[in-house]
Amino acid sequence: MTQHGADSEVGRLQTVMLHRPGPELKRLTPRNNDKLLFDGIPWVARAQDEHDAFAAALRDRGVEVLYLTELLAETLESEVARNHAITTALSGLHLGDTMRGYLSRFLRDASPEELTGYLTAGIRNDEVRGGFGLVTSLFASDDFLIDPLPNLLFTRDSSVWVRDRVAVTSLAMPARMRETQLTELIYTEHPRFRGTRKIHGWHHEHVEGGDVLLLAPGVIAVGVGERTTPAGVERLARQVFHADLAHTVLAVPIAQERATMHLDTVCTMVDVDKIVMYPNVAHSLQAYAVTTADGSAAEGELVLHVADAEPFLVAAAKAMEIDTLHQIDTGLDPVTAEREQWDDGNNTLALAPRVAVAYERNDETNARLEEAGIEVVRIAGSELGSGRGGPRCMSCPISREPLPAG
Ligand SMILES: NC(=[NH2+])NCCC[C@H](N)C(=O)O
Repeated sequence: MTQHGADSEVGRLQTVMLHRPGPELKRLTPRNNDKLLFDGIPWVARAQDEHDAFAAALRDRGVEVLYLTELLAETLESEVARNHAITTALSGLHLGDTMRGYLSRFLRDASPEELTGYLTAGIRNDEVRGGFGLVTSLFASDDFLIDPLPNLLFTRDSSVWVRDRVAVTSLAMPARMRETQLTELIYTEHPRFRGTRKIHGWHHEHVEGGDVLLLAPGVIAVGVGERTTPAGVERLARQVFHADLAHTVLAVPIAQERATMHLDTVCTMVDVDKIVMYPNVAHSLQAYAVTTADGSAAEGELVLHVADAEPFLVAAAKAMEIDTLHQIDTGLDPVTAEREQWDDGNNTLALAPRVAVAYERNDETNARLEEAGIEVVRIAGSELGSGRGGPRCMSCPISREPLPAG
């Protein structure tokens, strides 16, 4: 087993998991895009080109790029993994025994690559050649028997590494819940990851990776809003304290709306002590510091201490034991700020301290980042962005170099 893990947002990025958009995006129509959490119908070939350029920019900087579907297909070489994947994918109560039986036989005959395709792009009612019965008769021809997963593109959300453990998350929106069955399978059964210790899991309270920011070794900020619940943060805090992965968890309330669905849509770290933040919330963002006096108690028995809310930057600097967490003040007028926030201007992916990948379209935010001494690696995102996610959302760091001490 290779050693993996990350203890910050900015340590030099070594290995990342991406998902190259594929046939699952071709499932989007004007009738289902809202439910599937896309704001438009992307031009798939162009989205792939943009994504390839993103991956190339990472490789140019020495980052090893792993693709989720390749890992999944390799995982599905194992009989145990196949059976598990098929059973969980067919567990939905909408199927009925006739269709479930048919699909289960059909999927068992598929190659690992084909099965990967079915698990990610789904299966539509008009695509099956058997299992006919009440379900096939009463479902519309374009209803899905297995739902497509267009949001796999946002690998950030379905798992997050905290030091040497991986947290399989629990996604809140029905359209995304199945994604974590796949990440769990990869981390459990893929030879590269076998033996990795896991925390959390899709059967637990909701926590999404886009809400989890590793501010510094031992300090984790977790957004609480449309996706991650207060109980989700509590569960995560218990686990990271118990496993000695962190000493402070900052619970950060964010507005429960689409524009700010995750904490990383509002702010991301670009240096060990610098954060780029949506100016319209900068003055109001608060944090509740959660700590425990005795990490050795059983997970469920840990007594958590929840401090009073403080301004986010103040609470963060205290926990990080630095004088100031500098907010890169983009100084934008509220309307420009709102437009660039919507287009994921604050959603940057740090490749190392002071080097960050950002969407090229956010001219103003990028200019301010550069004035603050950050090297901005610009990528195109006209099609990728229609799913409402930027470079950070589209990447799951699997290994980052630890930060030098002190
Ligand atoms: N970490 C993030 N900000 N991820 C963005 C996810 C976007 C995706 N369409 C969703 O609504 O879930």
